[in-house]
Amino acid sequence: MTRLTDQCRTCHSERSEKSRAISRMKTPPVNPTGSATPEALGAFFAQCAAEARTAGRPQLVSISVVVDNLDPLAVLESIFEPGEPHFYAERPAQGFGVAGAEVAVEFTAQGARRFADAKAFIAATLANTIAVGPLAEPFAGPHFFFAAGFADEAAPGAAFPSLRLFVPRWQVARMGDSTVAVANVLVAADAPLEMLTARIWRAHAKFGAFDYSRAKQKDRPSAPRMAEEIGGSGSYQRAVAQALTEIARGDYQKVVLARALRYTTTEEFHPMGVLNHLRQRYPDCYSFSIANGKGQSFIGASPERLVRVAGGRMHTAALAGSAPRGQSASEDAAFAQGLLHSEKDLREHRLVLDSIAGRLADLGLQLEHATQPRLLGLANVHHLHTPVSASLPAEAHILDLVARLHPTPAVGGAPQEPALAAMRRLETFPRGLYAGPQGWVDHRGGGEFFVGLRSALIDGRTATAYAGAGIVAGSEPEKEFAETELKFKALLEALTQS
Ligand SMILES: C=C(O[C@@H]1C=C(C(=O)O)C=C[C@H]1O)C(=O)O
Repeated sequence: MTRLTDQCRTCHSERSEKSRAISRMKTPPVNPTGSATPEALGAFFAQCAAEARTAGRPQLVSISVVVDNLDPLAVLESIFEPGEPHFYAERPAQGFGVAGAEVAVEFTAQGARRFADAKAFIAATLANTIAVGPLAEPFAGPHFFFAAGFADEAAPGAAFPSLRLFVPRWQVARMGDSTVAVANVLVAADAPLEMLTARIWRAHAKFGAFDYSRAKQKDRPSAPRMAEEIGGSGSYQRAVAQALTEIARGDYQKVVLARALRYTTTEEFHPMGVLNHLRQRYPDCYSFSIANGKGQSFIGASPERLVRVAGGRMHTAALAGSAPRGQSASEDAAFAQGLLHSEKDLREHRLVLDSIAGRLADLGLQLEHATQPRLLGLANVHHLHTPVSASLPAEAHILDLVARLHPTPAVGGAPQEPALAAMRRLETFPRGLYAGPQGWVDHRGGGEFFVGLRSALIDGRTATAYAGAGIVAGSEPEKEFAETELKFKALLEALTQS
């Protein structure tokens, strides 16, 4: 192996303008796991430590390998440690799943510039990253996993800060037929090289031939359980009625109001069993678990993409307007038809679509979308859905889009300022990660964020579940309450063996 620093210089000078714009990682053309000896890996780490000395700061070393088919959720279940942060997301209908745990690098931010601060942190980290392996494969290279609150300040005592991101020590992801395992490690000038080499070598062997039999499977808790409405029973209908008065007065057009229910059981909730249930029942949704490493996990199955950036394109969507699923085919079709022609739901949906277009207007993108929403049919509910996509300029970064789009009126309201003020006044609990942007950023400035809906915060024997509905002129408090009940029912079925 030639000297890493020489290789870095070579590969930097050979890079095309385009790749220079999107990635500033050091990508030496070596794969220490490809030649598959601990000695080669040890020599590689020694060169990384030398690079840390030259750069005057530790280097994030990211080693990716293509492995045999692995199930990211099963891997997470096998390695699950309540004391370690993790991020898991899977969308079976789109063919991907990713799980990562333990912290190589992390960052927290709050305030109006939280996404801009995260972008700057990622750029600084990538400038001091050495990545090896098949970086063109999906989910290869370092990924930055986010947990972001709805609000840009977290409430005192919240389980998560307003924004937290981390690069996991290990990550396994499946996309279609390809599975990639990534090990990330921070290497300082004085890193204990032998220990590092042994650890990564063991991980390499483990992910190459994974043994699922050591998983400590946990059953989902059963009844008895208690459900407590935060804010007291009847508080939601009163809040909706008040919002309708304010809408009639012309204070704002739409506000999304949510409820929180706290379930208590005699046995502990365990995210893994819940997630297996969610991913099977909601293959079109993002099933997810985000653990804070202090025993609390935010889990759910969200139907809503905030934004995805890949291959020079961005994909977002308007999702608003809901109806129940029917018991029979004809009842179901009647609900679907009613939704597609509901003036109130179409208006509610249009507000979201117009707002997405307005927030992206000054970027000069050519947005592509259908003129009429289509139906998104989930196991428990129908939604109106309009996918939106556009080509992006090469320097576009997903976090710029996240900062502009969040919160869309699908989870906030319109116009934004008076609607968010009403939401804060009328809701009876801090939202935490509920309805916040959750997802990841890759080393090219791409990635994917979904909205943390149909979710619950699991904490020992309690789970606080969240569900909301959009309120516009013509909404009826009892119907909106019924819509949130449908959303809660889906979660409760996943959380417990009910
Ligand atoms: C607010 C939620 O969902 C949002 C509200 C919808 C509606 O009011 O029709 C539909 C989809 C979501 O954008 C939630 O699930 O908690």
